[in-house]
Amino acid sequence: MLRRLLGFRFRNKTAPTLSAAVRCLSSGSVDITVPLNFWAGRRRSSQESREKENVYEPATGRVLCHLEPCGGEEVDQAVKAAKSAFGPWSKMSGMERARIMIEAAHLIESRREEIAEMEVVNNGKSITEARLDVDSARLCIEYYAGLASTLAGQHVQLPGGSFAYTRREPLGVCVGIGAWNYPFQIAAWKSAPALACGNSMVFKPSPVTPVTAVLLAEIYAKAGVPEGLFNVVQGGQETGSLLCYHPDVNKVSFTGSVPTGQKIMEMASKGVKPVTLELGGKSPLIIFKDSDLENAVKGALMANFLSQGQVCSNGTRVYVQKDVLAEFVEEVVKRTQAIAIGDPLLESTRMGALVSRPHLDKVLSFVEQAKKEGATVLCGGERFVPSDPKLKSGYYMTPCVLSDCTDDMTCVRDEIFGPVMSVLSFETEQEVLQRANNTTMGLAAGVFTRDVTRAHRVVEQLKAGSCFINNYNITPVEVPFGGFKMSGIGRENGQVTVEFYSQLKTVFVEMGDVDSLF
Ligand SMILES: NC(=O)c1ccc[n+]([C@@H]2O[C@H](COP(=O)([O-])OP(=O)(O)OC[C@H]3O[C@@H](n4cnc5c(N)ncnc54)[C@H](O)[C@@H]3O)[C@@H](O)[C@H]2O)c1
Ligand SMILES: C[N+](C)(C)CCCC=O
Repeated sequence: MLRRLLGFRFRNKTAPTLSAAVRCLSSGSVDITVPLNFWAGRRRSSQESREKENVYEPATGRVLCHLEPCGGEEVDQAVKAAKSAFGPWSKMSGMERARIMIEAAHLIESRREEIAEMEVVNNGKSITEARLDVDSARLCIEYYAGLASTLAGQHVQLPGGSFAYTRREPLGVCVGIGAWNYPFQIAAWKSAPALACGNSMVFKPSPVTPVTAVLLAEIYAKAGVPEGLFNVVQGGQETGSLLCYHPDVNKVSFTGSVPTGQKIMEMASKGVKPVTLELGGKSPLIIFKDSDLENAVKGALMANFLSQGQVCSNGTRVYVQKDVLAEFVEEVVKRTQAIAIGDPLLESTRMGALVSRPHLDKVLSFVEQAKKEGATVLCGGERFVPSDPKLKSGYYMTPCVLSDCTDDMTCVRDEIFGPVMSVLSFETEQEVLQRANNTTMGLAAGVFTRDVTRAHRVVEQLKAGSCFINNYNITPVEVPFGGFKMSGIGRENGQVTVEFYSQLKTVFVEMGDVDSLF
């Protein structure tokens, strides 16, 4: 029972009780052997013999499981399952859908530790953060369950007693395509509004982190959704492309890099399908000399080092007003060096492993390039090998603070997507606003100041979709999240997201005779 529930086996082959399993689940102790696809209500093994891809455990560098990318036949089966589930689900009332979604939220809460641990094993982030990600996923489902019964149109009285009304209707089969940095959260952030609006979904996780989205599929099924309402197909760009082109797919919601987002938009355009694009960022964090420096330093850490720095909205360009630069740098380096790096399953860890060896090497190469271009490494930026032998092949690095940075440096222009903070100085508000906005990206931005009028004046002029005043990377599901410019299209979370998962039908009702011109 436990093994089925948890979806994996233990290397010592015994399946202890749940509590013991939770206790004995440690890095390097898990092999995942269950199928990772899920459609028409249950896990599915791949029917097409395709080359299996290794999926790694970032904490140890060992193979965690194997992934078989889904081909056309399997994608078609999953879309067909979603299409058949759409019928009954879309005919339910919002309250009926809400009841089932609330049950799913309860099940997530009851399996919080298990889901969080599997997220850690597959993504490498600390258990402390993984629990918060699972909470955000649950809250998102609760939030949209609450909105499900509020989806309504409007009545418009017209001359002569005639009138019109609008109906807010679902889109049909929605596709979700996820990135590897928040696997379970992204699956929830996409499926919750989709299902609340009466749609069904086929979700494709990143092939780097295929494990936890299937747990969400199991939970939705157990909560009582119609068979096939939420499906998971595994694979990479080929599987993703098959989903985008599929004639029975009505919408694509994508989270990932800008180049891939552009391809998604192009593919969806063939079927004139609406897209949501949650893309990359290179966000500014502005610290004025009148800010509470203690909070500004903590804000800079929150803006750069969550999830090993692998966060789209990170404020990685930290602009500090000249008068407080030395004090800020001294304190931020001290706190960065104190971040506990190591086994992500340990309660004391605050920085786990980056998601893959190639990604670790890419981030380290950004630090080398920064040095070549004249930046100073104040701390970190090196490969880290924990003392525990089972972690020696894991993908760890020390969090890095760069100073003496200039706006033209690669580390300041390009998204690094790792624990690398670039510190820059500025003198005036006008200067820093021009520099902060001087990017093709526009996902997020932050400002620290005690001057409330300056805070709102600056935020008004920042070209970014998610802005923070005197904090950073706080994203309650009650408010929208998404980007300006090349950082994306549409929003996730908040009431507005209903617009991206539904469509309005206008009905005109003639109460008199046709007044024909002919
Ligand atoms: N804005 C946000 O909310 C947000 C959140 C997380 C990550 N991101 C961004 O994602 C990037 C890192 O994630 P990643 O490396 O997984 O991004 P990626 O673009 O490489 O992959 C994202 C997803 O797209 C799929 N994919 C790749 N090529 C495809 C194609 N041609 N057709 C269909 N699907 C395709 C991948 O399999 C994966 O599931 C960073 O740029 C980061 O900023 C943005
Ligand atoms: C929840 N965060 C921290 C805003 C991350 C959202 C997804 C971007 O990587």
